Amino acid sequence: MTERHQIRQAIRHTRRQLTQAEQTSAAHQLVQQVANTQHLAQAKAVALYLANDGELDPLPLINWYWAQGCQVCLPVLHPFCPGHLLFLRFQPDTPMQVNILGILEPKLDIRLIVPKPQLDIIYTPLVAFDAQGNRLGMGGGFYDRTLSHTANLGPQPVGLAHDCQQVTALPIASWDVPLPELLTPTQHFRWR
Ligand SMILES: Nc1nc2c(c(=O)[nH]1)N(C=O)[C@@H](CNc1ccc(C(=O)N[C@@H](CCC(=O)O)C(=O)O)cc1)CN2
Ligand SMILES: Nc1ncnc2c1ncn2[C@@H]1O[C@H](COP(=O)(O)OP(=O)(O)OP(=O)(O)O)[C@@H](O)[C@H]1O
Repeated sequence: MTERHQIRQAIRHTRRQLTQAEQTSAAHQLVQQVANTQHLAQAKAVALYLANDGELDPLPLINWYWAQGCQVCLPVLHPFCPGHLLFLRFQPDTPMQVNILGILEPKLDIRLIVPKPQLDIIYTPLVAFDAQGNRLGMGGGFYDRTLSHTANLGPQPVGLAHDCQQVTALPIASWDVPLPELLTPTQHFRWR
């Protein structure tokens, strides 16, 4: 069993132990963090995600962005490019389906695809992060591929995580894309 696998299992277990009250409070703290951070609050188009497996729940943040008139997108598994994501416009009435990984996503409709360069921010889910901004995800490499072309141009990645997802140091793989910025309910990290 690799170290990455062990960290993934341990942190996934820890975040699933958070109570509903803790999750709700964390989700609302996240909205306050974004509302108080000018470059995040002013975004015109953002990608978020729907919480799975004890993740920090972005739903209150999605509602807040909608109220600001910001376009919100969600990741959709690419139908014929395995390991890749598309970002689709998400609105309250968007038809949804459960994907093969068990996560709710917008039903694929090419009219709703938002090209990555049109996004200001890609809020990025993760399993663990360290003090240098390295991230470990669920293991599909989806966000590593999505973020591999964003250095210096295009959308700004911002990691989202509970405080309990921080580890001292992650083992790094060659394809890992370190995050420039990350929000927890109580902290705002900016590394680069
Ligand atoms: N909320 C959310 N959406 C996301 C991601 C994420 O991390 N969080 N992803 C970030 O990359 C992509 C999906 N990545 C995933 C990779 C692996 C597993 C996984 O192993 N899930 C199950 C098994 C699922 C099944 O076969 O039924 C598991 O819990 O073991 C799930 C999602 C796109 N959407
Ligand atoms: N930019 C890339 N190009 C091609 N393959 C990649 C790329 N990034 C990751 N991979 C492959 O994806 C697989 C999973 O990578 P990894 O375990 O780092 O995913 P993760 O960061 O945990 O997951 P995710 O990014 O989906 O949250 C690895 O086998 C890796 O070879």
